Amino acid sequence: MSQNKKITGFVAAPFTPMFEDGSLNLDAISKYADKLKGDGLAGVFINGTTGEGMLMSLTERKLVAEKWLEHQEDTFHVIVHVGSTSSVQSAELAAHAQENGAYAVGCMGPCFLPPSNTEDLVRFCEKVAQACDNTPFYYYHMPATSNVNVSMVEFLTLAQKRISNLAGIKFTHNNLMELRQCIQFNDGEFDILHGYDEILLSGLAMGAKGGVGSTYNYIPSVYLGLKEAFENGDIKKAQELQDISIKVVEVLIKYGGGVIAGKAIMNLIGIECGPCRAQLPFYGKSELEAIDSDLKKIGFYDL
Ligand SMILES: CC(=O)N[C@H](C=O)[C@@H](O)[C@H](O)[C@H](O)CO
Ligand SMILES: CC(=O)C(=O)O
Repeated sequence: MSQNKKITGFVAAPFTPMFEDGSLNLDAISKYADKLKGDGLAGVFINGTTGEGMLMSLTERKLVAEKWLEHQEDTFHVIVHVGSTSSVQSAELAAHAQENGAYAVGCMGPCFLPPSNTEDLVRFCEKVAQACDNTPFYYYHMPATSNVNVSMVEFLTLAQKRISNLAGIKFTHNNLMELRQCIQFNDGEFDILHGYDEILLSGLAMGAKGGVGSTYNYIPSVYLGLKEAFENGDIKKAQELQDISIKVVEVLIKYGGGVIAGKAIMNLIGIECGPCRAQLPFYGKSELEAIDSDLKKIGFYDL
């Protein structure tokens, strides 16, 4: 058994900048990358849920990946999410990510005709992971969005024998017993990244060392402070910082969730991200003003 390389710290799941007409604004990525590096983040998980990866064409996903990969550094990893409904498409994206030097590939289970058992899910992932066999592969577990509801302990048990580049799981679920089981699996062989930002403290208590999330895009200092307080044994301070994150997530929930409201927040803080893809609501001036006002009430701009 070998230990996989592990990510410590926080990886943001970036929004994909778009113009008003819905086309990609690739040039906005450079400033965005500089901001996240300056924030002390460990990297980015691109083209995921937050990045609207599954709402883009394969060509667009490759262009976004190439742009972010121009900004990759030893201390700033780019993980390319390649999940889709087709193992063929995902394999094509995985091969492209590897060719372009991605630190790792992430892949959600297929949300259309989702696999209902571990074997079927592993078969899907195997096809994708084989296309990037020299690159670490993370399974992206988010049953609330993917509708792929398979035990992650069973997944690791089967996948460890079949996916030689399996590095770990991005674990976006509130089953903390299962999170702990995955962290402890084979004496900690795999890198298990925490998902839901609003319960990060419980993930750290269960042994997670790193996390991937959407709110790291705009309140990174809250989480860096939370982790530091946790590591210093100052649980009260860590809880207070978690409460701030919860207040921000309450605003997200009120305005349509982490992708839609989050993209609006990026625009409010001066990182040009534009609107979401066509089927998601378009936020105009009045909605932005309402979000801005709610954020001011919770002291967001002083964080
Ligand atoms: C759907 C989604 O984007 N999930 C993210 C991570 O996996 C989280 O970062 C959430 O956006 C965040 O915890 C707010 O609920
Ligand atoms: C948060 C996350 O990891 C995603 O948007 O895919």
